[in-house]
Amino acid sequence: MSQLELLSDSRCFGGSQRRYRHQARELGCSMVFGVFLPPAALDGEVVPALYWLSGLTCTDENFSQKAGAQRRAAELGLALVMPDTSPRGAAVPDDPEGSWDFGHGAGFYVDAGAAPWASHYRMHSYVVEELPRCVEAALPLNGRRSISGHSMGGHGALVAALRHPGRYRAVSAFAPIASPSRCPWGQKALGHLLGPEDEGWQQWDATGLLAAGRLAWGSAEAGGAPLPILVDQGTADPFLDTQLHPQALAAAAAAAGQPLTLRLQEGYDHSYFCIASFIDDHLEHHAQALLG
Ligand SMILES: N[C@@H](CCC(=O)N[C@@H](CS)C(=O)NCC(=O)O)C(=O)O
Repeated sequence: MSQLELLSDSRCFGGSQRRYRHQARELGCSMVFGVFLPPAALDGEVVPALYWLSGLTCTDENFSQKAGAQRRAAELGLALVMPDTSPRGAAVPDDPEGSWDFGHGAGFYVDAGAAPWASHYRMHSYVVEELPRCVEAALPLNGRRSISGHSMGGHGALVAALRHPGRYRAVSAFAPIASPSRCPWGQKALGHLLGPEDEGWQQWDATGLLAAGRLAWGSAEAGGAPLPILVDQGTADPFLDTQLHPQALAAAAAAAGQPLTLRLQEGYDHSYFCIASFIDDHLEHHAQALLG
């Protein structure tokens, strides 16, 4: 178990907004992540945690600084865990073209199988297994988890819930890359991380997983039914038609019997202004399952 090094701790809505650094075994580098602990966790209670996965170009700080999630999370008694978006450091290979849509800041939350990426780019196992193990051992968390995210992080959250039945009590996404195998961002990233397109890509594609009959199952303790998925998508998002494909996700969910609510938010774009506008609905969606 790696040690957590506390980098900062700021009082926020009666709770505590922190940054930690630790050595991530899955990624072979040191990683910084954010945690918000609600007041209840500072008063001796153990609380559930919502894991938030950010999008392309983000660090652990975009969500903590721009979404405004802490106020409602404090009231509900939810912790927020906010990892970075890729492995980092001079030893970690980056996009050979030096662009922002792959590599550092854009790890795509998969476990890479192809050289030279495979030894560091294991963000899926990091987010699903190593990070929860570390934070739940060190902080007042009760092991109840849910997952959400934005864009690349929305893809990561959906895939995590679909691939790990029983691990999460709720799942949601903002403007997810809902079918990476059919969009330029995803094709570039999966091509590097997994190799040429084949069956394997569909294991990392939320729409492909649903089409193969994989549902986002809840925990046996919580009744074991498929989790209702909440998706918000702005209609003025410049990436909607080329990169995101939420309708394909909704169609695959309907065909598979996976409950999914796709809310098209008129006039909203791809930014954190959209996330800030609807984050309270997502926090309540998660709290209902985590606290019930
Ligand atoms: N090149 C733009 C486009 C990438 C983009 O829109 N990233 C989204 C996620 S896919 C984001 O969250 N950007 C950071 C922010 O808005 O704080 C950027 O650098 O932000």
